[in-house]
Amino acid sequence: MEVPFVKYHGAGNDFVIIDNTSAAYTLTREAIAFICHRRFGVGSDGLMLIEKSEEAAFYMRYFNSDGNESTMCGNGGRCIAHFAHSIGLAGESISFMGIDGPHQATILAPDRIKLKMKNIDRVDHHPGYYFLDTGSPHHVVFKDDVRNTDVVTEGKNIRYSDKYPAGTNVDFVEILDTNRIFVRTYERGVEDETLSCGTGVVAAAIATNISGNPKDVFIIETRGGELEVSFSYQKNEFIDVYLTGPVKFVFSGKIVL
Ligand SMILES: N[C@H](CCC[C@H](N)C(=O)O)C(=O)O
Repeated sequence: MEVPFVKYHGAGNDFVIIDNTSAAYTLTREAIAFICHRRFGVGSDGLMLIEKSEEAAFYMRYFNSDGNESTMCGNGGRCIAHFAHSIGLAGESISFMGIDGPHQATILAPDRIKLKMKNIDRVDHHPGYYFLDTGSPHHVVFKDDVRNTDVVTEGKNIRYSDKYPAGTNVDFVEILDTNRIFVRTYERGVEDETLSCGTGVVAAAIATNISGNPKDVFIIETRGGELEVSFSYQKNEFIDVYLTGPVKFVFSGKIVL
């Protein structure tokens, strides 16, 4: 079976996207892991299926590169919105459903997308870290020198700790200025550091706000590029949470399964 796909990245977090609105393809976990494999397949951090939705232009189904379906992907949401617009599934404002509810995306420029994320009504502050769910679970640690942090070793230990039976993503955050941070992320389901993580930088920005930097717009430097997170805080809830940044269509192709 030949399956057409497009390859995108959003600030270096890369994805294979397949238009499955016709429900023509049923992909096994093994097939998805093969497609995402950096040597044997196309290679990506994750894979998304565009599926029919009764409630919005489409449904975004997200899989990590281990082949397992997972929770919301912020950078993936920005890329899938760009692709959906390019194939005429939506206009300049794109509404879609994700596993964590409805999302709206806006095309700010041909390669720049702004995505509305879920509201966040709970942030757990523990000694030495924060835990919050921004569409995916995130354990957020502040450090003085993130560039020289062993993200994979430290991230893996936290991700597989008994604290998180379902696992978690782990974000290492260095405050550069009152509204500028540097973030590196170990991603669950990729089981490695990714060059950026959308739900991760949202978690990092909110934790930075709570930890004494009461800004509501943050510029986040990542190894894959610069992202922006903005939000408001009302009645004990972070609302109007937006993730903005670059998207890039890299190539299209067909993979033989
Ligand atoms: N690995 C994450 C999902 C993708 C998150 C990340 N790629 C993003 O941009 O939000 C998890 O399984 O919780």
